[in-house]
Amino acid sequence: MPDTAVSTRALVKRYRGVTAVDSLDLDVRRGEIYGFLGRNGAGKTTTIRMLLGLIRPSSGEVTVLGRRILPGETNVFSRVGFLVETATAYPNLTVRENLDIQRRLTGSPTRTVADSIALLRLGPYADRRAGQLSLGNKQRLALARALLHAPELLVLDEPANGLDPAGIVEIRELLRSLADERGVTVFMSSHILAEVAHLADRIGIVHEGRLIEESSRDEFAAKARAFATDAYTSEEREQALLTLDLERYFLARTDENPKSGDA
Ligand SMILES: Nc1ncnc2c1ncn2[C@@H]1O[C@H](COP(=O)(O)OP(=O)(O)OP(=O)(O)O)[C@@H](O)[C@H]1O
Repeated sequence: MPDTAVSTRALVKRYRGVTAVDSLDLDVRRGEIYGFLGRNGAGKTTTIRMLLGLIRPSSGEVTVLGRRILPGETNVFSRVGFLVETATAYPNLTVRENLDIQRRLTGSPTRTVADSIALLRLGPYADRRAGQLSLGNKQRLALARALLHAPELLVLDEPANGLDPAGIVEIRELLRSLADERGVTVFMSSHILAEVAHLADRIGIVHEGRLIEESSRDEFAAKARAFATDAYTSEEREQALLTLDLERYFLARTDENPKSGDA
């Protein structure tokens, strides 16, 4: 079994006058969580769409779980779960019905519907229509669909979209346990630094379609700390800590099952 889950070589996507992805060489190792970090318009979604065979590269190669992604390749995608911006549920069907359709499409056992409802804590909403869910619960449903057939690889475009801080922590813990306990590889894009910093084992920074830097999280943290020591005033450092303190306080104040001693 190759130890690379996703690789791209000299991958390019051009739209009229715009090079959205430019000579991209990526290697995502099996079992790791890879954070693909970039500003708006950096080329994250375009890359993800090429990884999933949704759009055709202008040039270059994509390999997913050992298979070259060529037009018409569909087999490998039965081993991949994905969440992309356009992922939509059937709005007039309930959460459970949406998941049941996914189960049938993927030939998964009946119990997987109940399992994924429990995993994503969708129990209270299981009989609600998907179109009536909050943004965060829509995102949970999209993740439940992505995970239903126990994929080896999860490709997630901005998974924290629409989630509140508690939801972000929950998804972070879920992805961590999928990687650690089930060996699932996660490739996720984000423009939220904190999300990637908390979760990814390795981080690649994409800018104007190019991978400008790639390191382990610890290497990034060391570089960032050294940089920040030079560049920030003590007031700015205090502001940054305030954000962390506020997050902790908010999570404690809104916890439905507070531990004793919590505010
Ligand atoms: N279908 C398209 N036609 C023309 N240009 C496009 C198309 N899709 C993307 N682009 C352009 O390619 C570049 C990369 O876009 P992309 O959506 O991949 O970025 P992104 O990193 O996912 O950004 P965001 O965080 O805003 O979603 C942008 O300049 C965008 O305007």
